[in-house]
Amino acid sequence: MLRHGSLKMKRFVARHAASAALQAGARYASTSASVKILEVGPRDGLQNIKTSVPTPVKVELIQRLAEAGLQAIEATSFVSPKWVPQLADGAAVMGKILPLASQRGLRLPVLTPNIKGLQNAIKAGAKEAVVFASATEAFSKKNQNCSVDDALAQAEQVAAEARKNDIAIRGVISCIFSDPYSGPTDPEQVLRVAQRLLQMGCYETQTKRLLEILLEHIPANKLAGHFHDTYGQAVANVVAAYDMGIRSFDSSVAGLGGCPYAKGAKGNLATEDMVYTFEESGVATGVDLQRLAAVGDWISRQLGMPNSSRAGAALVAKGDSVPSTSSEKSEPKAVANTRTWKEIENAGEFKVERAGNAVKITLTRPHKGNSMTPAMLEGLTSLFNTFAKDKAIFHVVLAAEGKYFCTGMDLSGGTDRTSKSADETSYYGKVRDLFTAIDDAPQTTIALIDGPCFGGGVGLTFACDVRIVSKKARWTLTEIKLGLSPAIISPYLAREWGVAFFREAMLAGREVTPEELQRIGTVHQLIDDSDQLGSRLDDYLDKLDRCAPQSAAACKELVKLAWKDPGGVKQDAFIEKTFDGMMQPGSEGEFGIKQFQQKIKNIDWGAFWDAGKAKL
Ligand SMILES: CC(C)(COP(=O)([O-])OP(=O)([O-])OC[C@H]1O[C@@H](n2cnc3c(N)ncnc32)[C@H](O)[C@@H]1OP(=O)([O-])[O-])[C@@H](O)C(=O)NCCC(=O)NCCSC(=O)C[C@@](C)(O)CC(=O)[O-]
Repeated sequence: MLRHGSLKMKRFVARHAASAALQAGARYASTSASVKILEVGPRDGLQNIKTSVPTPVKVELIQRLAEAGLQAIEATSFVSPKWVPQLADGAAVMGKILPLASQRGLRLPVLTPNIKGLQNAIKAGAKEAVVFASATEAFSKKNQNCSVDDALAQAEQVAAEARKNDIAIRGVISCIFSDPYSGPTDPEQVLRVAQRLLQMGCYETQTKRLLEILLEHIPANKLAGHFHDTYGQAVANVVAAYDMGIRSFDSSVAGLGGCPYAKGAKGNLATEDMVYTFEESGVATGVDLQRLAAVGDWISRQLGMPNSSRAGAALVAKGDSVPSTSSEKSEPKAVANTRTWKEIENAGEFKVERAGNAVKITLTRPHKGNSMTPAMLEGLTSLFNTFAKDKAIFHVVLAAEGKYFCTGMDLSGGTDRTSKSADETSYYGKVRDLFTAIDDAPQTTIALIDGPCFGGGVGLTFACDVRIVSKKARWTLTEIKLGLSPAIISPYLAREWGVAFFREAMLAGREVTPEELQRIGTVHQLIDDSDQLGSRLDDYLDKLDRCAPQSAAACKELVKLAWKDPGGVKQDAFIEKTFDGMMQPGSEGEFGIKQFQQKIKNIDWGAFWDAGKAKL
């Protein structure tokens, strides 16, 4: 299909060179390009990502896209943060990016669904705005909570205000082919809405399909193509639209955003794929494809998501992409700390950060060796219990600041450690509950250890599933030297170290090295350089992102029962229940097997769960 399209386009360019040249002289076309590309990743793409992306990453994305040659980039949206919290920093993004825009003559359209949005956009320095309406009543009601006519009236108000302020306006029509609620769309409706938007002064309207009908009434230079890749037809649609005279297309770097919710669906057409198709067919885009591929790779890593551009991923894999910033040039293998961790809570004795589907808890009581106070125990237990209910959290990392990872139970004078009762109010109850909460976590838990651990601190790292450690890590069960026993933590250590190793280390109260534990397979990565811990963690999390979270929870329970109840009734029952559940409609298993059959590797489990498709 693609090859056919490409050949067809080559012929088209030869026959219609005059039309392409005319297009190049249109309002915003780059001088070197025969087609106009509107990059929608920073707005449409990031809007559809659950986790909010830090402002500096958004700004850097726009900068990198501009460096790759994109002249028109949909920068953000000015919508109520209640609707679209991901883009609540629209003004901040514009503030940072405007100087670059004026230097390079960039177009930065922003979405402004109402007058307030437009006013905020103008205040933020926007020179181009986007309004939208649905071609169908049902979608209009659902999406904008009003009829099509009301939506058009609102768009008209925005357009009039925009004209007064010399702001260019672009009109977007949704559901032009079909509506998820009411079925196929009447083409006359699409035409009516398109004409209304153009009458309002929109310099361009965005459509997909129905071009024949539209072109009978609307000149091609007033239309743009925005195609989704749900059925892998987006590039073919671009080719067909190009053949019909359309010269303006929307796309999103790395295929960000669009419609990730339908099973197996791709989102927006990836800019890299479209640029590849055009350039291979001799149609100039003005975009440096190699540089663009590097941007797609970079943003995918930033977001911890797979790169949905086939051409982009192929160029990166072949090593044909070029670094997209001068700083990256000096470190071509710069994969270190690719995730952006954003602080979401700071409780004083610990803080919590989040990056995609992972959270990281860091103990922040280094002046006291991160020893566990009652407040810290309670706070951590509550966190793990809250995370256990959150299906959007797949991995939990436990890290620590300072010289010691954790020196165990708080031995200071201020803590009452006597166990008058076994409930959660006693110190015993608090320690026990934390270890139970970590052990019961459905997420994959990872201890990131860069210093010595003592007593209960040893237990903390071995209640987790995985350990990534530096050469500074050490474990000492000091209890015996203090006249104590590692009572609460003993089940975890016996399980993870093996009984004989645990017994000797505990009875001797001796220091255990990472090399010893790596030999017995309970330290999973040992890293020479502490500075590399962060990047090794990120790499590991990237791999875990390819693992289904519900499946991970079941795997953990299977291991636990194989330890606690080998050959027993509970183990048998859970094995049967797990096998049965993983084959049911709506399960991760059903989805994963279908993806396999469609030759789709590297399943994006984040998108699967975001979609709320699975009801396990
Ligand atoms: C870690 C070294 C070697 C550092 O040796 P250092 O010379 O004290 O090091 P430092 O100068 O870096 O100082 C660290 C600060 O942290 C404090 N600190 C350090 N650890 C604790 C603690 N646990 N509780 C309260 N405070 C602690 C320590 O007292 C000092 O405070 P400062 O003197 O500056 O005011 C030394 O302080 C030490 O030996 N600490 C005790 C470690 C230990 O034995 N932990 C086991 C606790 S028992 C336990 O966890 C029981 C449990 C939970 O396993 C029971 C069960 O499972 O049922």
